[in-house]
Amino acid sequence: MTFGEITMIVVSLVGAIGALFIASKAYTAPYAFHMIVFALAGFGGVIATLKRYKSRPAVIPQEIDGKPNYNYGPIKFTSIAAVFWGIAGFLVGLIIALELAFPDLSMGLPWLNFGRLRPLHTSAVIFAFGGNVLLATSFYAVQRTCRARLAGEIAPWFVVLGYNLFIVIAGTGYLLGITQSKEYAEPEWYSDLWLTIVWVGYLLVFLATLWKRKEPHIYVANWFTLAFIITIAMLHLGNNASIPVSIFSPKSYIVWSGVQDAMFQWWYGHNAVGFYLTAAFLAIMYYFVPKRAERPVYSYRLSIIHFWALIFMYIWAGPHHLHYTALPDWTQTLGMTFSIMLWMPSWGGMINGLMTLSGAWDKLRTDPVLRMLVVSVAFYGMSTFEGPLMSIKVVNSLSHYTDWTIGHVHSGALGWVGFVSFGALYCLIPWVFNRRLYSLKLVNWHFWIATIGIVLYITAMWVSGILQGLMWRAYTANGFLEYSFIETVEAMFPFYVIRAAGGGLFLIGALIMAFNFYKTIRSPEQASAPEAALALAE
Ligand code: HEM
Ligand code: HEM
Ligand SMILES: [Cu+2]
Repeated sequence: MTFGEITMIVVSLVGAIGALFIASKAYTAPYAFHMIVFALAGFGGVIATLKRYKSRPAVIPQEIDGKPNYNYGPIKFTSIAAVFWGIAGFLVGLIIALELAFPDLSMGLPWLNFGRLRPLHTSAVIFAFGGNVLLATSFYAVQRTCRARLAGEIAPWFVVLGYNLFIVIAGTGYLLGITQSKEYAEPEWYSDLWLTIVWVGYLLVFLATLWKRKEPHIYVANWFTLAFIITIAMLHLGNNASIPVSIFSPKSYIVWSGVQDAMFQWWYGHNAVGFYLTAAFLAIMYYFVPKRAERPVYSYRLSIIHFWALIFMYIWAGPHHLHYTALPDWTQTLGMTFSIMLWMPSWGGMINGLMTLSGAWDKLRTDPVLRMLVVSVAFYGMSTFEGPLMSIKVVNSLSHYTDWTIGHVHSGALGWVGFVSFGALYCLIPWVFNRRLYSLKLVNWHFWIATIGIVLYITAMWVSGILQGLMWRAYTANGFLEYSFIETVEAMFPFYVIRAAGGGLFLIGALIMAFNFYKTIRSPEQASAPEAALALAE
């Protein structure tokens, strides 16, 4: 047995027994349930490791015929998990969109309550869908650009399965009412601890693979991924610094208080956007756009400037979430200033992505996957223009608390994160399963249906957001508020229906994609080499 296998078995066993002990003394039933899930996962880990030990070859070669023996198993798992969680997350998004238009939809059931389903949606799309896409693409790109097999045999599986266990614990927790009420950091202390362990594993696997590299240069996509892993670790520890009431209780209290807590929260929240939804997905752009277009990155020098400028500036911009609050005025102005400056590196990156197509623009006509990737970069440019605009204090005084923010979020989330992920998956799944993509026609359908969905979503939110903001601040000649709150809610109704229709189209697109992948993976036809899958698809 290898060191990794022995460690995995011992740690899983000890963890499982510990979790059972806590479950037996847990203060609440949902917490006991979670501990039982942990225990089952631990026993499952022991069994899976033993099974693998019995069936694996004595030594797993690092190279075959002088070529790296790439490890695609964890990538296959996470790319399928991404499709699954994506559909689940979009579906919950659609349900809460409908609940905002038709509030009776929750039927008085606590677990269908908007307040519980909303964090389920945000976590499912960001952490479950986005996270699995990032694990899959980063593990693929790091191996290919380093020309080395992923470091460790058990470790990468621990990372991908452990991460998905975290998702299950977090998601079921929301439905059962467990939350520490910090947006995008809702899971309680014990899930946070588990994620910390998994995340350190991710960092170690990534670093060790870089260490093993045969290629002298570290390609820029890996820089973005590394910045993402390290910064998320830092944010996670800072914003989850909480003290549990007891080891037998899911409840904890955060160590920060008052406005410091708010600042920590939005330092976290903003940089989750900056490093999770941006830097990490930029790593996808820098690997998959050149690959798909078969062109080198437009300017490698610009990509390095893009990297340093982006990571230096993002980290200061959090206060734009706290305009006109108890946060000191100078801090708000600082956050606003850095947000405006952020426009430049963001557009530098967008230009670099788009211009990579110079000389290959004709491919946009024939390859809908490339079109999806390029449109995602255009949406990236759009939302990073809108963001700096909204960070200006006077603009924010209108936009804050309104649907304009929701529109901004989803132009980034659906247009940029969604499309760049779909584009990457359309490349990646045929490559790692060694199959030809079943149908490019269906990709085209996915592209157009989802694009119309996004346009409906964000235009509805722009109109309703600005209407909402203007109605809230409208005064009569006598200085009274012109509209009661309920009148502003009523005015939103048509826009909420349009938004739900847009979300429905986006979901249909994703279902088409899932069908396409199902047919791709099930087809007996093999592409002769991973690269051939790309050539054939064109
Ligand atoms: C079918 C697609 C989707 C639909 C119908 C949808 C719908 C919604 C709805 C109704 C809300 C709550 C808005 C409110 O409280 O007023 C929301 C919030 C949110 N969604 Fe989505 N969503 C979808 C896809 C996505 C995707 C793909 C992502 C990210 C990758 C995402 C990220 C978020 C975030 C971050 C929020 C919280 C925004 C905030 O607090 O300002 N959504 N979504
Ligand atoms: C230069 C880049 C960007 C800047 C300066 C920026 C700025 C802003 C501002 C000012 C807000 C509104 C805060 C408020 O009034 O509450 C906001 C909200 C938000 N933005 Fe951006 N944005 C940028 C890019 C993006 C991108 C690319 C995404 C998604 C991929 C994104 C996701 C979000 C989310 C999820 C929120 C809502 C947070 C919440 O209240 O829950 N942003 N952003
Ligand atoms: Cu922000």
